[in-house]
Amino acid sequence: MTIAIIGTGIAGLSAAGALHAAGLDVQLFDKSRGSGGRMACTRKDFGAIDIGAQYFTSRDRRFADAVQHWRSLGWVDEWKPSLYDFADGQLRPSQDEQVRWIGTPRMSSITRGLLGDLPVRFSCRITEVFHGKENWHLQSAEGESFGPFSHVVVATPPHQAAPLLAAAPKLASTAAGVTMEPVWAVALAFDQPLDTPVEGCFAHDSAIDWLARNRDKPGRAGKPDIWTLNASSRWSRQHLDLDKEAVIEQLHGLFAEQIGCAVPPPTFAHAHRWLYARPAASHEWGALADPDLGLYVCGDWCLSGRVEGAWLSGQEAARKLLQHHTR
Ligand SMILES: Cc1cc2nc3c(=O)[nH]c(=O)nc-3n(C[C@H](O)[C@H](O)[C@H](O)COP(=O)(O)OP(=O)(O)OC[C@H]3O[C@@H](n4cnc5c(N)ncnc54)[C@H](O)[C@@H]3O)c2cc1C
Ligand SMILES: NC(=O)C1=CC=CN([C@@H]2O[C@H](COP(=O)(O)OP(=O)(O)OC[C@H]3O[C@@H](n4cnc5c(N)ncnc54)[C@H](O)[C@@H]3O)[C@@H](O)[C@H]2O)C1
Repeated sequence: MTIAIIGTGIAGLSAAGALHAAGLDVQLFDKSRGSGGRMACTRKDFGAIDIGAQYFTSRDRRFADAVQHWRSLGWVDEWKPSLYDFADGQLRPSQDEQVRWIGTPRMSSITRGLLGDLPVRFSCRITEVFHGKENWHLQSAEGESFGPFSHVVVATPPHQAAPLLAAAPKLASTAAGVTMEPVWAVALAFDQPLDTPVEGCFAHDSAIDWLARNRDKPGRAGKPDIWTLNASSRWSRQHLDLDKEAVIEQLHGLFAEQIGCAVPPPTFAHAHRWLYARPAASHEWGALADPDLGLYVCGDWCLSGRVEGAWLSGQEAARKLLQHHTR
């Protein structure tokens, strides 16, 4: 019997890969047109821009092993930016020894690689997950029904997970109780490269808490000179309903103050509002489960709001399912 997995972000695909490797059939669903979730890119004529996760670190041995495997497949590469820190109105070099990874040639290369040939339905928003006499069935916003499934893995952000967990009220209320912080992400493109050595910059007590130069990341050389800016969650919350043009204008102005060189008007700009960018706090759930029902939940919010946390959570959901399945 097939296992339904809702969400093709890194958590859902981590679970899917582990279950598939154990010989089980999976069927994935995602409301978006492609995989990646918060590791997604926006595609433009001049190339793809990482509009979600900017890079990731690996601190857990299991994840580090997976990243090395992805590297051998050409899906990721190490990124060694010239790092700066912006604090008290001052821009200062801030190099460190931390190893940072990115997908090549774009962040979504990783989820695309993990998806491989696994069966998936995109542009399919699941609105209902219900248990019939013996099996699970799904209903989509587009009016389609899917099933039967032996198990369901929900791998979405918590507020999208909660309504899908009606069959397990305890899991639903745990998910509903998680606070997620928003982030406005903006990409700015300049025909002439900006005259600065900065390739990545953390900021503290500022409206922009991270900025990075796209063309210095492996696999992304070329014109124009594209920069990605992440507004702090505080600023993003305060400006949640600002229109995109106003967000671009404000963050462009702040970027010009922060980067310490002349910044002309951008030749292209893009803004994306991530309503559920990161959990306000870390948790130690690994993955949530009602094994007797056959319902499992994973995502970064079950551990830490990072790519590594999401991948580990997917592994944990698969482990719990396999443990119960083979009992
Ligand atoms: C702007 C930004 C910058 C970030 N920077 C970093 C960083 O530098 N380093 C780092 O480690 N992490 C970073 N993160 C966090 C990282 O991206 C996430 O922790 C991770 O990608 C979450 O993966 P996930 O699989 O848990 O969830 P998601 O990636 O959100 O995947 C969930 C999927 O479920 C789908 N979905 C939701 N509801 C439904 C439904 N009803 N039916 C069908 N499909 C549904 C969505 O379309 C999505 O594809 C950043 C995030 C953002 C937004
Ligand atoms: N913007 C968003 O929505 C985000 C959601 C979730 C995570 N986000 C950012 O991701 C990175 C990942 O954290 P990490 O894997 O722990 O990476 P890190 O490089 O170790 O950074 C952690 C944190 O430490 C500070 N810092 C690290 N290195 C330096 C340095 N050389 N100089 C100054 N400060 C440094 C900095 O505050 C980093 O944020 C992380 O950035 C999350 O914020 C974004």
